[in-house]
Amino acid sequence: MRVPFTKMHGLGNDFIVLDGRNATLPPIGSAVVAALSDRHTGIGCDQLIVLETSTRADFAMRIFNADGGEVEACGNASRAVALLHGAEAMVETSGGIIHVEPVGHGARIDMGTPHFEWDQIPLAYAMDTLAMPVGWDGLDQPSAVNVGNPHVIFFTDNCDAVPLENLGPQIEHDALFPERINVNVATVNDRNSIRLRVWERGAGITRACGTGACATAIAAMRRGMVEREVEVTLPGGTLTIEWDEHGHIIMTGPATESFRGTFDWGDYA
Ligand SMILES: N[C@H](CCC[C@H](N)C(=O)O)C(=O)O
Repeated sequence: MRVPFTKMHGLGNDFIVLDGRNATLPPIGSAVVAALSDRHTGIGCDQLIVLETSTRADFAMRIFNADGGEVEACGNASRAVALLHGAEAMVETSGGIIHVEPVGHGARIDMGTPHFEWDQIPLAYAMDTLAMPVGWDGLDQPSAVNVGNPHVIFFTDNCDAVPLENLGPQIEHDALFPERINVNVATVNDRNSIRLRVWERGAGITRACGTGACATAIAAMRRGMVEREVEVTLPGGTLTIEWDEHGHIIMTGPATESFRGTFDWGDYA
């Protein structure tokens, strides 16, 4: 079965997008996610994105990490899907309904409101999530925020010096995080700008993480470190994050269509 796809990225965080709104796709099993995301034998991507019809919004977006796990939110893919859809829309995800709006060579996404309670992250037990009483190898007192998906955020003087390839998986799989966690290491440059690197749950280090930028900006705002609109610069580029007067997170940034093609679904079903 030949299936069309669109290869896209948001600041280098890349996706394969399958559009199941007008065509019936076979079930999305971990085998097809692994095959497509493999950069040596497949097309390669950090996440597989599947668009489907919805009875609650204009359409639905399903998000699969490269490890095959289906997750609740993907900021960079939300902008890519907004660009692909080509018009303002409400989009249903398993983390909630978001508002997407194509803007210039990218999009503006209303990611909804963040959550901070320990059991909303979720954590395995109760604790303050603004400055958590935990640490790993010199990184301590992180914040935790759920922006549809779970994030832990460490603030450090030089995020580029953190051995994220070692610490990331340790923290992602720590028993404190029953649904695992996206790991953010951030340096606040000034009240208007943050530098950020991310080890993503189920995908590893990516060039950018939209929900990570949202979670990190909100954590820095809660700590009084930055203004309520801030630029977050990741290895792949910069996003603007605002925590607006309604308590919603507004993310604005670029999105890119790389190429289109078809692949043989074959025996992955
Ligand atoms: N790894 C994330 C999903 C993708 C998020 C990221 N690519 C973004 O742009 O927000 C998770 O497991 O929650």
